[in-house]
Amino acid sequence: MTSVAVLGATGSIGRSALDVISRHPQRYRPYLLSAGQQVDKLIELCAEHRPRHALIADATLFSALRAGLSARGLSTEAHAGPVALAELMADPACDTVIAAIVGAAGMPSALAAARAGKRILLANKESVVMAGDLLRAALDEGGGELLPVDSEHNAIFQCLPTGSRNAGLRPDIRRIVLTASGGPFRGRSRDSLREVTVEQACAHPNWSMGQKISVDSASLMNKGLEVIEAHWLFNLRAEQIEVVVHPQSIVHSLVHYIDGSTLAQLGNPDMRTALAYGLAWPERIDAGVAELDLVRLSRLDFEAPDLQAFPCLRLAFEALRHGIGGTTVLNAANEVAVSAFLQRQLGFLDIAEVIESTLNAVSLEAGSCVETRLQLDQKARQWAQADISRRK
Ligand SMILES: NC(=O)C1=CN([C@@H]2O[C@H](COP(=O)(O)OP(=O)(O)OC[C@H]3O[C@@H](n4cnc5c(N)ncnc54)[C@H](OP(=O)(O)O)[C@@H]3O)[C@@H](O)[C@H]2O)C=CC1
Ligand SMILES: CC(=O)[C@@H](O)[C@H](O)COP(=O)(O)O
Ligand SMILES: [Mn+2]
Repeated sequence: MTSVAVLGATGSIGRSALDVISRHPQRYRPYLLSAGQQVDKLIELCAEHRPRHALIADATLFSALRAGLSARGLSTEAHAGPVALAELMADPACDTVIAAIVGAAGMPSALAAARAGKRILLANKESVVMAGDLLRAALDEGGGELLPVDSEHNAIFQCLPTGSRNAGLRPDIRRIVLTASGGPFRGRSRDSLREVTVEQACAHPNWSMGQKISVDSASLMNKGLEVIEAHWLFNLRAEQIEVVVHPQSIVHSLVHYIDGSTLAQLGNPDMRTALAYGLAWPERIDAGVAELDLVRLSRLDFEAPDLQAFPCLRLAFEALRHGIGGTTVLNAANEVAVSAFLQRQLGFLDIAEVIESTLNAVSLEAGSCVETRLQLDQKARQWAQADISRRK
């Protein structure tokens, strides 16, 4: 029996993960469910899935969590805050960690799980973008194993020789292609995006996801973050990573080999496939996802991304060339700008402008420990926030 911690259980990935886990009660048991602030939703999930532990990140909600679990007659133990989370990550009773907290907030727990030698199913791409080097070191230190859950990286992993993670160092691989849906604004000019609303930006054509990643998809920053994620997960240089727009989101990504073969992974756009793959690897289990109906699909389209209309993708490639300091600043500025957009304090086009001004203003010196990385993250957030205030 594999004991699974679902970090970010109340989110979109959390929901898909719990669906797959509950399809295989003989194989997987929920060890921990965690949430940021939605304490009532967390209690509901605990009543349904009966984990050993529940954790709320916001420590002011600890009493509400404990009282809610007890009122339901549940034996689930209540916890709160980052220290408790790091301790639970180190518990030998936990085998697998699904890292699905959104944003930089997911970085400490991903590192703790890696140091503790767990199998990590990584959805939280922001932690790789700001700490890919630290995550690699933590995996080496703890003997942990990382399985990519982001659909494109999961596809690349499936197209590589079994268990291979160093695609960039293999002489038989030319490069990889990450597919992008193009988001809800595909085909539009930059100027036409000036007045788009939060609702329009969050209406992804193919995937049902949390608000932050939905806005990232709309700006193509999601693909930029994924380019950086691929760099760290597969040891690839920027020149070895291509982005192609594929509006149907059926081909999840591809690997070009030197003999002219291109391997791709296809499937309906449903994150349960990648989560089931990560949970069971190297075996496969039912994910509840329907088989592709190729005749009904009938066609698959591909086009080049429009970097004029969507400069965030260009900014991500530039940040990657500056190294981990550049990508840490890019990520922090993007999180602040997207949050301001979601609060209707910033226009959609301003997101890229805030990121570019932050990259130009903040020194990109990252250091090589968690503390200096968090300091740089904070510095970038402060600059981005001040820039947003100046624009109001
Ligand atoms: N959704 C998808 O299909 C995909 C998502 N991803 C990545 O997975 C991650 C999660 O995405 P998604 O599920 O869509 O996001 P959601 O917004 O749906 O869920 C986010 C989860 O993180 C929790 N959370 C938020 N802030 C904090 C915090 N400060 N501390 C601890 N927990 C927190 C939330 O808790 P609460 O509900 O209490 O706020 C919630 O459980 C992101 O990094 C995203 O880029 C990658 C590929 C696909
Ligand atoms: C499901 C998933 O992995 C998302 O990251 C998805 O790729 C978003 O779609 P875009 O291709 O529009 O960014
Ligand atoms: Mn993705």
